[in-house]
Amino acid sequence: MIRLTRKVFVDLSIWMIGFGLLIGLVFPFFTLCLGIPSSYVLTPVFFTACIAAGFAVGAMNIALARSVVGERARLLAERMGLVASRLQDMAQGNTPEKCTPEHCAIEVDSDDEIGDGARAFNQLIQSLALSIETETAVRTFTEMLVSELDVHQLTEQALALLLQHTGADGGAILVEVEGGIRVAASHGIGSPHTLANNDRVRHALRTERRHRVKLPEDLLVDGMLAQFRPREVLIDPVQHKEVVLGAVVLASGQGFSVEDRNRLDVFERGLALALHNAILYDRLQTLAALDPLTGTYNRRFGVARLREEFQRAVRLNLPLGLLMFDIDYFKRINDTYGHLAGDRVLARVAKTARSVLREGDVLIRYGGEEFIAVLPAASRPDLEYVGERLRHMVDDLVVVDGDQSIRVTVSIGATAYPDTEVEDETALVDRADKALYAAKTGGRNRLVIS
Ligand SMILES: Nc1nc2c(ncn2[C@@H]2O[C@H](COP(=O)(O)OP(=O)(O)OP(=O)(O)O)[C@@H](O)[C@H]2O)c(=O)[nH]1
Repeated sequence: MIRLTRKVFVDLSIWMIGFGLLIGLVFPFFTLCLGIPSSYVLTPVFFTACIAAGFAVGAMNIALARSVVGERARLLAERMGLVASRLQDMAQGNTPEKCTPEHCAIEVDSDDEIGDGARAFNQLIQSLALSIETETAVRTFTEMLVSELDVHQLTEQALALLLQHTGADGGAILVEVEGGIRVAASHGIGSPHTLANNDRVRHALRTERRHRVKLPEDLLVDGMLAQFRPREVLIDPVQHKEVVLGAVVLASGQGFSVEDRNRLDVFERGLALALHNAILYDRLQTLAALDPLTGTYNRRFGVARLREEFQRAVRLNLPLGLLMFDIDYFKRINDTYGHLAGDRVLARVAKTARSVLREGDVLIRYGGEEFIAVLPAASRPDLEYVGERLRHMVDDLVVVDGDQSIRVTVSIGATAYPDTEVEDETALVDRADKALYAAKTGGRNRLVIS
């Protein structure tokens, strides 16, 4: 370590006072050269006076140096102390108070060594402010990433933070889904959906490398008053363990600084892992909710969805239709064609039912060969139409298994809230079950609405 400060003012005092005493000592001889008689000069009184004057000048110099240099050194020390205490705060995990150049810097008004020292200190403050800002941003970003498992929420929040900390004016996060790419979050980009088919985005994804575009012609950013062409766009593939999960697109009217790009690199590493986890979680959730053979909701998740829909219908005072259907004589199908053929029939019947239902309807495998379709906003006439259509379509269905052609029919029991006054969804299912029983006992391949 360099020894910079050891006894600075003590050394200075020794040198200044010593030099003053020396001058005081040689001054009488100097006056001899000027022609002053030695009887005046070479006397103890004159010597004493000169040495005293030399001492006084040395002492005054040291006092002046202390007040001029010492004062500035004290100011520097004070500012350093302030920075140190804020760093300590940070180390203890407290939110650091601002130590921006306005708060902690020193005014530089000279070009000497003190000025150089102050300038260097200010640069230090600037670097420190930048690294504190980055550290805070990374911390906020990481906290958000670890607490969010929903792909939509995650990408929305990640994009907001990316925009905030990279100075971008607009951007989007794209995610790969089943071989395609879709916009999961976007902000401030004109027509974000076009990004999914944008050649540059595809290029970045294919080459798995950052793509920088200056003044792109095919991208506009929403400004305060009008859309404008950004000066620079960054397209970064988001990768986890060499698998591309999607891309981050950021557009800036000013262009991105080196710090912005470095910060983006740090953020994207965290984002890749979090996105990977969220996608896995999403798949697990889907797997846990779906029946593997038919792709419909399994009973557990299906009933929960039915409960939600029932509560919504009550709250919004809307009808809710329920179709419960069951394959007729399914045991015979298994016995005649085998269990695998039976499975195939089940899957085809479920597929047929899905084709009859609208988006937003919920199809549940309720038991072995028994299904429930929940139809939000459907009343009795709708149930009659959909139920009959389903019955006819299954009746027309031919399932080919090797050289066998298998045909089946379904019996359907239906009911609708609020025509059927029930307290809860369980009572609604009960009513549909009774109607299904009536359809079975009434000869099968029929619809009974209760
Ligand atoms: N292949 C196959 N069969 C199943 C599955 N789940 C249940 N089953 C069969 O479905 C059949 C249901 O038979 P039953 O409840 O007697 O009713 P059914 O023969 O359809 O007669 P009805 O309902 O009265 O018309 C049973 O033989 C079950 O083994 C499945 O996942 N795959």
